[in-house]
Amino acid sequence: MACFSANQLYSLSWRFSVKPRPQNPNCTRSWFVNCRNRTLSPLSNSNRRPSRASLDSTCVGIEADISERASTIRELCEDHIPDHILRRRHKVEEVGFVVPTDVQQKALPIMLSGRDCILHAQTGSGKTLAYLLSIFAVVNTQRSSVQALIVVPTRELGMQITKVARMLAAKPAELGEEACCVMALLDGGMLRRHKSWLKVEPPTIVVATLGSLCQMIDKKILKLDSMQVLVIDEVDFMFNSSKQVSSLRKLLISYSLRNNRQTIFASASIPQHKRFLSDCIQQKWTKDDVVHVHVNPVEPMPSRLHHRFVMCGKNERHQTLLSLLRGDAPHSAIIFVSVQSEKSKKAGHAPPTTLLIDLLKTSLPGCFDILMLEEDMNFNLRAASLSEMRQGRSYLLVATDIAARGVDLPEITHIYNFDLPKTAVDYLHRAGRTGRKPLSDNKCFVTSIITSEERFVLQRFENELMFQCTEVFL
Ligand SMILES: Nc1ncnc2c1ncn2[C@@H]1O[C@H](COP(=O)(O)OP(=O)(O)OP(=O)(O)O)[C@@H](O)[C@H]1O
Repeated sequence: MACFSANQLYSLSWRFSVKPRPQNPNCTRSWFVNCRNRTLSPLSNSNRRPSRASLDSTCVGIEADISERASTIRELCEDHIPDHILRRRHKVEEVGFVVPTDVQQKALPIMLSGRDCILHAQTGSGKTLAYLLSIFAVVNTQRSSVQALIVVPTRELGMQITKVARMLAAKPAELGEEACCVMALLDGGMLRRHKSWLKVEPPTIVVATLGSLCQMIDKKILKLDSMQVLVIDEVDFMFNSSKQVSSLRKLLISYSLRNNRQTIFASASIPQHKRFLSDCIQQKWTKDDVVHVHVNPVEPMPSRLHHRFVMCGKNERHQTLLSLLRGDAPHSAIIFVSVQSEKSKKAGHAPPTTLLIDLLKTSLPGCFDILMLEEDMNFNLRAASLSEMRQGRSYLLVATDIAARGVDLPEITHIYNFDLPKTAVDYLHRAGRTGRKPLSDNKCFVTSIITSEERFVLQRFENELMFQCTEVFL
């Protein structure tokens, strides 16, 4: 049997599947590979706090062994998930989730064994279904208490996840049992209605934004003592938000003991992930044997994305965008625009989103539905925009970065950065709003409109995210 140090394992990215043995609370983070059984197991026991070097070893960035992979999601989950979710012609399969994606393949065995997990995989790779399935493996609909909580950064993402969770939770009438109840507790919602609902009959699963969640907890309307699974989606974004971070830290260390709770973090980007992993353990946000499931570490964005740029003068951006749209004739696209600065607001200028929408409506009449999504819109208008997008017609969505995280619109074929994003991470999430069919090879396009001075910024993103942008000449 071959033995390797954990760091060797990480750097060499061995092609073995991760199948941890039952959890040992005293283990350090050293592992060996059992080649025959293809398992990773702890080498030694110790009560010591894990050292920095040993912490690195939990980053087992191991490639999925395709020859060994389970062929269906049902195979992966069979003994864990209620039958009505997996059985033939029902839920998971009926909606097209038959073959697991790489992240589901790797993470489900770990999460279904009850271990804490950091899901770190490309945009559109199916992280949502992975953590929802592990929630359904744990919750008991006979108990009247909140047993799983999913925390999200925006109302839009919350609504989307609630929809998938409800779809999975619904039981066929003939079973005659209580369906699992999923509540969306999102900023901009009718919190008064939720209060009475929470008092009368606590839901099993809550999907919440932090603002609304904290209100309900502070007023002692929502109790989380029975919480068994806590998911923080877009975790890097949540920790980056100065408004949210203290509530998030409090949530992670209060309300339920971490040893009785499974904690799952998800994102396509976790900058300094080794540091984050170390913080998770040191700050006691997770159990000590948390696993970092890092899929495709050398390719942070889906390979079916084709990255391009067009160089133009400062005042030629609008015309350049119109030429691109006429040439590409996208089915549906998002055009990302910067948020209006306070200075420009004070000067009474129209927001860049509105200016662009006016231009598109006059220059491309009747070609697309033209929609908008930005922070300053009220919640009803935001919801209306999203629901129009889901009607299946061709549309152009002019949006700020509010649409960059988590929003799943599979029909989007093109992304345009009318303004460059501020950081490489923002580029990754904007780009990730296309190419959202995880098992498809269809090419999708991400095009940045830049001035010559901005070329070096884009080059920096290319280096950081390891992709190549080709120049388009119009
Ligand atoms: N096993 C599967 N087979 C086919 N499609 C799937 C499967 N799992 C998920 N999907 C679909 O893939 C799309 C992307 O999934 P999801 O929204 O979970 O991505 P994500 O990994 O959370 O991305 P992001 O990081 O951008 O939030 C969704 O439309 C979802 O329905």
